[in-house]
Amino acid sequence: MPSLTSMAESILAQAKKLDAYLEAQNLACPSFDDDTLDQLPDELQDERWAFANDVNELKQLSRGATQTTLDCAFSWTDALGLRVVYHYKLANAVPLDGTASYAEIATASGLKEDLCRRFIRLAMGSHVFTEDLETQRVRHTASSRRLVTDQGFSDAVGLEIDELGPASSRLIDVWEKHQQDVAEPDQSAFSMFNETNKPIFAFLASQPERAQRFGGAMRYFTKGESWDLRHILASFDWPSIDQPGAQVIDIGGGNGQISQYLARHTKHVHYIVQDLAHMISQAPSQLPGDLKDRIEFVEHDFFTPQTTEPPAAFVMRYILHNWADKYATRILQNIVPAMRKGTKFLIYEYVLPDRPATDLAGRFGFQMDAIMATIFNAQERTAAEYERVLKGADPRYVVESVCRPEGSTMSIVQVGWMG
Ligand SMILES: C[S@@+](CC[C@H](N)C(=O)[O-])C[C@H]1O[C@@H](n2cnc3c(N)ncnc32)[C@H](O)[C@@H]1O
Repeated sequence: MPSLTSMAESILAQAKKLDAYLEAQNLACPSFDDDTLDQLPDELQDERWAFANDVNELKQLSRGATQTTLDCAFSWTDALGLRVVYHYKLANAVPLDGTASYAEIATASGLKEDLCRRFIRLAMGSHVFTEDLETQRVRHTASSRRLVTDQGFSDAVGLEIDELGPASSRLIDVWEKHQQDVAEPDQSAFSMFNETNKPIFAFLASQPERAQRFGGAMRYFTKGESWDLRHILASFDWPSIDQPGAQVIDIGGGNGQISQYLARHTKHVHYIVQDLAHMISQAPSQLPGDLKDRIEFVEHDFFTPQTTEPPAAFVMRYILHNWADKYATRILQNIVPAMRKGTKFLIYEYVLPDRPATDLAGRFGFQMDAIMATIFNAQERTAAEYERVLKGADPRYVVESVCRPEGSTMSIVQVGWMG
């Protein structure tokens, strides 16, 4: 480990570079009121995250092992402060550019004044709101203001703090109940917490507001460069299959987002989007007119065998990580009847690194894995785990490559067939 001084010097050099950009652009120094680092151009955002990682590492070293571990143990209290703010919409009770007293916030939100004061002050420890020293009136910070002005951000915070975090409190109970061997989506921690025997999406179907928040949060989390669909173009040689008569089957393709994007970037391929009846009945009406002759929606349950002719390629995005190995194996086995030598099978997923991560970005995969465990009894997988589950489903599956294009969060596992 380098010395504290050399770590601090490296952080200083990074800080100078970021400051220089802000100064050149006449942007204010970052503060809890004004998050100017968000305005850095893409090429400087990587520097910013490297800076944040190094600062975080130095913070943990300076806190020491005991206090850093206790910080983690106490983090539920920070989450609770934010949850109270989110749940009672306390951010909406403070004017965007003014102040409010705790009594005014109580009247507007319906949460008793002393609870407002205690839990807003708890949240202030994470710079969610600030308090004027003299008047003790509450003022927004960049964070609390964004809860009001950015619905996607609010949905993302709400999903984690008011839905998934609380549901995760039952994960160990689920493991203990099923001897740590449970694959059923309707026996998840989410289902146990919500006292339902339905899997998450069936349960949310009867709770439109929560379902809408889930959708809003997913859109928020998958915004930005690293999620751009152009990465799917970079990770496979699409021109090699773009021939007249070629078909691509998009398994569990939902509203056909991937197929629509691919149709716009290929000339000849015909896309078949397979999904369950409720999706297939509404998706075609949302299809742009000029794609109607390129994309077809067909009802197909991926737990039943494919009955189609072998296509040029199968595509499957965000499906396998929703299922434990037992079910992922069945999904993969049901594709076998339509696999032939030369058929490509492209699995588009987050691929977990095969090593632990302490950097802030690298931890994302393990956080996703915890979410998959909580809501589906499922998991994220490493490249080796994708290979294992594919080979377990049928030894004729061959993993040809696992590619994460530069700048992409997601990877493509390219699978062939040894027929
Ligand atoms: C996370 S979404 C992914 C949608 C799409 N692949 C995409 O990337 O935009 C999962 C999809 O799987 C579909 N699905 C769930 N169970 C299915 C089944 N048994 N057969 C076919 N599709 C299913 C859902 O309706 C949903 O559209």
